[in-house]
Amino acid sequence: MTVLSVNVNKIAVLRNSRGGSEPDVVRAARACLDAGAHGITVHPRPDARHIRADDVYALAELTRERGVEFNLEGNPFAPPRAGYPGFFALCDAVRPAQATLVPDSDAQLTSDHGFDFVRDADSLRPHVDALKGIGCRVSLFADAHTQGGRAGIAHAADVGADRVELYTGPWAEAFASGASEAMAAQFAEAARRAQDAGLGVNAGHDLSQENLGAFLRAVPGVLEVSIGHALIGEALYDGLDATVRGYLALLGEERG
Ligand SMILES: CC(=O)[C@@H](O)[C@H](O)COP(=O)(O)O
Ligand SMILES: NCC(=O)COP(=O)(O)O
Repeated sequence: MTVLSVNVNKIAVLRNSRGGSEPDVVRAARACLDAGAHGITVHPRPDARHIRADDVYALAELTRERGVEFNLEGNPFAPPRAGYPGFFALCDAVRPAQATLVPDSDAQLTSDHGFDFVRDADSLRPHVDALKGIGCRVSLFADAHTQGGRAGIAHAADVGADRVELYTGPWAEAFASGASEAMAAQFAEAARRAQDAGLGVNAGHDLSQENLGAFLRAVPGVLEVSIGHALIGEALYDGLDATVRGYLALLGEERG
């Protein structure tokens, strides 16, 4: 079964645009869980452009109360700064079920590539070990759309990761252009290589109700999808409850 982890970054974008506390990130996350979402994801960025450390603590409490997965995403190499204690410190404080490491910088509008597991192995390993040492499952953001990404993906296992998260931005673009067949084969190959190396496979970035079904048909065995940008956008029209239920239906899970 593929589980749905809803990324609520975009609720915080809206809140921060005016200061104050509305819309309420925890209330939105609760609504997603009430609709049947299996977990909550956030990607607190060092520049605090959306999710802040206090959101992480509050969402950790909610997910603990509800007994669902909390997935915390971030760059383990980004140094702490005012308002951002660092990725490991956040994980140590809240002990998320899953820590997803993403190699991005402040200058990036959003995450747009995975690790190079061969080049980054020695620097990644101590971070993976430390996160596993505090009980987190560790997933590493990975490219499937490049030859190098597919060729190197099995090395995520050598680094000690439990899973990889396939960066699906290129899939979404290919799907929108109406020419996704070759891309589907590339993602299926990347997933197969990862699974053969003993890694679980997650997927995320720009997945939507439009492109998710085709992705899951093309790529067997995806354990988790984390979805935020499109889902929160769709919820503006249909509401969070109906939108989350729409995703669950695509995952083959009908809820009343
Ligand atoms: C790793 C990943 O693909 C998501 O976390 C994505 O980066 C969302 O982050 P933003 O909401 O900051 O774009
Ligand atoms: N890991 C991907 C994620 O959490 C959400 O990405 P997006 O749906 O906001 O692009």
